[in-house]
Amino acid sequence: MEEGLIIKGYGGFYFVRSGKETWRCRGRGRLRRDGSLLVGDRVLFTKIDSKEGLIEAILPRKNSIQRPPVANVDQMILVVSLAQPEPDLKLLNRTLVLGEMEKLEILICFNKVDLVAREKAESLEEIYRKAGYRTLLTSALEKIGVTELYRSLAAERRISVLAGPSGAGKSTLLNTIDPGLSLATGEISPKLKRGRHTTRYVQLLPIGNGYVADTPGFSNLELPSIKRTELAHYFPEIREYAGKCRFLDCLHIDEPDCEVKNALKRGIISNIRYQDYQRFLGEIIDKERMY
Ligand SMILES: Nc1nc2c(ncn2[C@@H]2O[C@H](COP(=O)(O)OP(=O)(O)OP(=O)(O)O)[C@@H](O)[C@H]2O)c(=O)[nH]1
Ligand SMILES: [Zn+2]
Repeated sequence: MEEGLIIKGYGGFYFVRSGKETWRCRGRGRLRRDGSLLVGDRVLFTKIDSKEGLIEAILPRKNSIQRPPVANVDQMILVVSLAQPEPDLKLLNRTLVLGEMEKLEILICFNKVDLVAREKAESLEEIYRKAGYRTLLTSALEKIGVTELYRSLAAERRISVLAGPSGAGKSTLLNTIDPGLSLATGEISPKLKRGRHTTRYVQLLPIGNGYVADTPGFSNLELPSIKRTELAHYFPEIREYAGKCRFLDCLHIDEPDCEVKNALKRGIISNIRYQDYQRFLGEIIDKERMY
């Protein structure tokens, strides 16, 4: 048996990559069942001939995410455009919470840096750097920051998911990194004010020695049900101070001797991030009341 990686699922077939070649496979037995195999799964398969094969077993999964459905994800790269469309920080902060919950490494890519003043780009980047995230300023058009992006995608066996709003430039960035991919990119439709995404199924694209899934853009996300005291864990900069508050169950709203509020007052925690922490906390509390 050979070891391989499922890079695409389509029409009941799974496309398994091993070395530099790909086999079109079916799952054996219960692996035939819909949903038992995911893109990103590492599998053992037998070759029937030079093109077809049969998947015999899945190797243990490190994790799996739902949107897009991919297993063994190492890294989430969030692409946000600095203009056209304007950055939606609420959506970014929300997506970051989800990435934190999945324990993914996160890289935030502020794209279209060619469209804005350097200071605007850098002040936004600063907010997220201070929060503890790796960030990158890029322009797919002027090829700024793309070498760094390539490096972070190309590491051996690394699986990355490229996420972010429609029109942020995800496909254009990937095409700039590897013109051979020729992914369809959408001009922003003036009527819908958003880009078009023509990819209909998830697939992993090889970049250097790693793989990346380009995913359709999204415009809203619901936070999964978590306890109100848990939310702070998913804001790295709040998590850092939360343990030092007077009360163990401090929600960092108006409790006395709250170290999070102190860090906010001293400007260590940014207002933009804290306001969204408050907003999400409100949503979680509203949800709890519904049950
Ligand atoms: N000025 C400028 N325009 C860019 C840049 N990157 C992408 N664009 C443009 O932004 C538009 C949307 O780019 P896409 O790559 O299709 O965006 P996407 O994130 O893949 O969007 P969806 O497929 O809808 O999720 C296209 O018209 C691109 O030419 C950039 O760095 N600078
Ligand atoms: Zn507190």
